[in-house]
Amino acid sequence: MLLWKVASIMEYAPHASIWFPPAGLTFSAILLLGLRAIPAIAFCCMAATFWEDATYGTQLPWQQLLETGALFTLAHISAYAIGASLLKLLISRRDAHQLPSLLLAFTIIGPASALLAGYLTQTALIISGMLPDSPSGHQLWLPLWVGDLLGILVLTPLLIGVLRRIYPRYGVWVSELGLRQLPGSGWEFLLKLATTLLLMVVVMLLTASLQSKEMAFAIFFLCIPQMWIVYTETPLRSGISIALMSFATALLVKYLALHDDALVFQFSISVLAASTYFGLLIPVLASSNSRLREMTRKDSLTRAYSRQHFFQAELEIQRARYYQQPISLIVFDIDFFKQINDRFGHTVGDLALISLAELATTQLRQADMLGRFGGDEFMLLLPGSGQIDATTTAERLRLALPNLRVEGLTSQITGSFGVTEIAAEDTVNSAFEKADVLLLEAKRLGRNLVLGTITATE
Ligand SMILES: Nc1nc2c(ncn2[C@@H]2O[C@H](COP(=O)(O)OP(=O)(O)OP(=O)(O)O)[C@@H](O)[C@H]2O)c(=O)[nH]1
Repeated sequence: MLLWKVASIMEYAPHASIWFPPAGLTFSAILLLGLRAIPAIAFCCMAATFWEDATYGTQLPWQQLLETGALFTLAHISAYAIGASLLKLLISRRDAHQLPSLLLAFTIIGPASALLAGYLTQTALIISGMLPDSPSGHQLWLPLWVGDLLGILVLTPLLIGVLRRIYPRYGVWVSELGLRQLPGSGWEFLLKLATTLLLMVVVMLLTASLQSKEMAFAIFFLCIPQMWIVYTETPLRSGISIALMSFATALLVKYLALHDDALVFQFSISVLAASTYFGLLIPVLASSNSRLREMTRKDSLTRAYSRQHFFQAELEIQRARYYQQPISLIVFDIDFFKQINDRFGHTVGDLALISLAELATTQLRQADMLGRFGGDEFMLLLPGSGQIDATTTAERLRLALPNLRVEGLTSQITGSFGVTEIAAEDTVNSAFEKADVLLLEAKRLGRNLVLGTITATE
């Protein structure tokens, strides 16, 4: 009810507020809580109608007020129920990677719902006799729309956050929209906020004192301090800043009598709100891109490098050649791994692969690279190791394998290894083929074997 009161103080056309926060509340409440939010909103709409009657002193009979209230309630709720339900449907069909398109959907559906609400409210007021059925009455949709638009664009994200705290059971999908949290000093934020508000007050005072319509457009410069806040503060603080700006604009329009320029201020704050949300998305997209990069770089089960990434290690070979250092490749896999899967199940098989990768990692130096070719086959690239060193590393690994402890596995693991020193004319691919031939040969010779140019056996 407080939001309705705030809105009614800021009217600049009959029944139309400069800024209509209840629109944001209705939209976010239906978006988050669904139809169960409607009784409380309907109560507020009815109460607001009686309030308006008292404000305008129209003293309509209570039956007519009830009818007006019912029509207004229907107009307000149906427009936002359609918009919020449509947006919720889109959200349920997409995931967090599509945040930009969801945000775009919000910036289209929100204003479209506000437009519908403005038009339906105007119709309701005309039908009930609160507005004249004349050209002036039929033009009210514009101020009604812009006031609602500002309420929706500015307040919906912030109110969803507030409602989520009050009703944590609802709107679990909102966490999908989780934006980054930056630690920041409160004083710094207050300084940025004060600078932004000061700039706004200066522009609006100049607009009023110079009586200059053009001056009002300087309000768009607010995007500079607002983007400063967006890129350096938390999303919550950016939301608070845009809400305060919106509130301050509405107050200043009213008290500096800037009603003729209200549309410029309303549109500029709406544009700022939309830019704020897109600005907040940038770090989310950057972190999601780096997550995706990491997913293609590493094998999700064993955290070894993926085959694609491993085969791009030509640079390592070139570097070794440049410094005239040896570089070697070991290709290895578990013996009779299929039987482990068949006897103990795939979960135990997975655990064996994870433990093998962990064991191999403990044998690595910083420059070494472990990759998973696929299945139970792994590769180790050892810059700085020649054939003898690499064979020794493989042998150490082979001897450590039977001691590997894997939960649920009661038999010992053994492995076979092919080792090759990478020659000057080799690529990772051709070296892999050589080591793989040696690995197959080790299998053929009975497994649990390291085979290289220099053969080492138990
Ligand atoms: N648990 C598990 N099994 C996998 C995975 N990827 C492949 N496999 C299984 O690994 C087995 C690989 O078997 P092979 O390499 O053909 O043969 P092997 O039983 O190891 O026999 P040798 O290599 O000749 O000693 C197959 O049964 C695959 O289904 C995985 O990610 N997890």
